[in-house]
Amino acid sequence: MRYIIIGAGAVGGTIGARLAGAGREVVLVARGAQYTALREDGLRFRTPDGEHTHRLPVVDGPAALGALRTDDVLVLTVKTQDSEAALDAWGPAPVAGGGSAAERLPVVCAQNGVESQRIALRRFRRVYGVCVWLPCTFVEPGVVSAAGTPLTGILHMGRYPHGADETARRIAADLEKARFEAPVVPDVARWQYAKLLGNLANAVEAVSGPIADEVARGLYERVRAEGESVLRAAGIPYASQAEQKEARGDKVRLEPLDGAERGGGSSWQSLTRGTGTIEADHLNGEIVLLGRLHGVPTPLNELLQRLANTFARERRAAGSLPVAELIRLADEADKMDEISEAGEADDVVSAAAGA
Ligand SMILES: CC(C)(CO)C(=O)C(=O)O
Repeated sequence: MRYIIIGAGAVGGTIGARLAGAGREVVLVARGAQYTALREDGLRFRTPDGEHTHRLPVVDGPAALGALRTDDVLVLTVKTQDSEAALDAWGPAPVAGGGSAAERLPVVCAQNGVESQRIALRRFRRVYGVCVWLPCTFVEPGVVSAAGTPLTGILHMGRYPHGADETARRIAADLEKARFEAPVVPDVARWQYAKLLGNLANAVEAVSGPIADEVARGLYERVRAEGESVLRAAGIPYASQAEQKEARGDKVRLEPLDGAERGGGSSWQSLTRGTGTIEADHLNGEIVLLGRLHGVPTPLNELLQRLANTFARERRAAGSLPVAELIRLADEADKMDEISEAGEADDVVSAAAGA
């Protein structure tokens, strides 16, 4: 199989480098400064064992490859807000022997949340999900670091939303050779919703910095509890924290990497790079959407969604709202929602998001 990694950033670069290191055929897809750096200097991949440079084919879209091969696997690792454009570009690409990528090739969404899988299911016949637990960082164009050792990360995978087939098993076998643990699960959506609850912390990190103490952790627990009530009301199953903990064990140990320490998760990194967009609409925003559909108030997730978006749009520094101030705003939004259904919580959230 040839792996076409659509979005060679932190996650895509790490998966691509590890698969290439295990002798698998890999094509990287990138844009802008990342495309130029990867083509000129290769992918510089930093790990606790040192830096390795992988010189791999790099393209900016399907036209550069001509007809795709029948053994191609599209691995989608862009941020969720970029999934639609990426799949619109790759879905119609012709495959040798006839038909399009959307009809004939598997697409593997190795991303946070569940929205990319839905976007993919509208276009592709065969969609797979990966629950990505992979501590990695986009350091600068052409340079990606992954701190996990001896395993790089844990990638539960399966047909989305459920099903374990031969393609999933073959991809997982390649990932296992590439220093990941990649269990094929019959219910990958259940794992991805569990991960979504964890990723509700991404906006807290983006706005007020990595969660470093009990006070910040307490706020995250409230945000998570809101998310759990919504999933329960929507009848959506998710793996428990105990199950997740057991699956991870201490298999992925984190060791600091010189000069490339991981400040925060992916949303924190998006703000730090000043990309102007953030994944919050598909993480906290997924909870807000489901809350509205199922009649569950979600003032805390709405506050975080809107604050994170404001920070991204206005290119505010990651972590610049003190956590005490974020908690004050959360308390206010929470209280307003309890005492009024007439939009006072909305006013608090709007005022706070503009703060
Ligand atoms: C769990 C973690 C932190 C890394 O895989 C993540 O999902 C993110 O940074 O978005």
